[in-house]
Amino acid sequence: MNKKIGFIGAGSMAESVIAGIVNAEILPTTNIMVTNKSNKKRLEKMEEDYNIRAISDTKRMVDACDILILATKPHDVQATISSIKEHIRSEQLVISVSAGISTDYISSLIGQDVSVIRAMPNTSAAVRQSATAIAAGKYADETHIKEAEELFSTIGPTTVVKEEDMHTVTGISGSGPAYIYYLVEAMEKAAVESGLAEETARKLITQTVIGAGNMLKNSEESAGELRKKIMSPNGTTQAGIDTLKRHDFEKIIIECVRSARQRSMELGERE
Ligand SMILES: NC(=O)C1=CN([C@@H]2O[C@H](COP(=O)(O)OP(=O)(O)OC[C@H]3O[C@@H](n4cnc5c(N)ncnc54)[C@H](OP(=O)(O)O)[C@@H]3O)[C@@H](O)[C@H]2O)C=CC1
Ligand SMILES: O=C(O)[C@@H]1CCC=N1
Repeated sequence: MNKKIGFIGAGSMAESVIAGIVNAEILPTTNIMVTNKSNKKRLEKMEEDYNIRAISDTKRMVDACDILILATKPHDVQATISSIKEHIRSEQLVISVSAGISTDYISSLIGQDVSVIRAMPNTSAAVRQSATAIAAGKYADETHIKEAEELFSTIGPTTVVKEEDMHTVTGISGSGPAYIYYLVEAMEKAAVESGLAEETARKLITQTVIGAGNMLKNSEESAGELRKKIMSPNGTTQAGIDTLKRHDFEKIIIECVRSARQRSMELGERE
């Protein structure tokens, strides 16, 4: 790729994506630029860590880029776009990773027929294992989708979805890593409470998550079938799963994903 990419926002999501792109070496690191609102120290650190260009003047960065990645919090999108809209050019591609915010809203804030793509990566981008969903806005065509896929495929597999599905996607794969980490935290706590060394617990649980993930990816079998293979009748797994069932695990997880989806919809409602 021979484009200049500018990140508007230098938070954890921007950093995860930048780390992935830098590691993939698909373009010179000097083609990657980053700006934020006011935290100069953060910009300096990112420049130092990734050898990218930190630019404190957001408008100047917008002028210098082909692709803009909008990575501010949803409630900052309006102010951010207002401050740069005069500098956005029709040939640029704007990619937003902001949860809940629609491409129509972004287009209306920009006030021109600029191509807008919405993407939902997750923080596993930092190790190039993000699950990223991509949806096209009304001014984006197949070329823009391909461009976004090329960019985000450097941080893990991409999936093109309909924009209306983005709220659900956010509830499963955008927020999903946090659910897994929460599960791991609880398993570590249980292991340590039973006397296992923290380091040992962490090593075993981490590999268990990686192994289960690889099984899900590589096996023909469904999650349910894989689970049943581990559950010997009246064995240890059965005892554990029965406890989860008694405490309505499935219902809780469904509620969890629904709440995240609902929150994504609410974030979009400020439009
Ligand atoms: N964290 C995650 O796992 C995921 C997050 N997302 C989405 O990514 C977006 C960013 O999230 P996250 O990285 O966690 O947020 P952070 O709060 O960590 O970062 C937000 C960044 O936006 C900058 N910013 C705010 N206003 C402006 C402005 N007017 N001009 C330029 N920069 C501005 C902030 O600058 P300063 O620090 O100077 O104020 C900061 O660098 C969110 O919309 C979120 O929905 C999507 C997928 C996953
Ligand atoms: O919690 C959030 O709002 C963001 C969006 C997806 C993951 N984190």
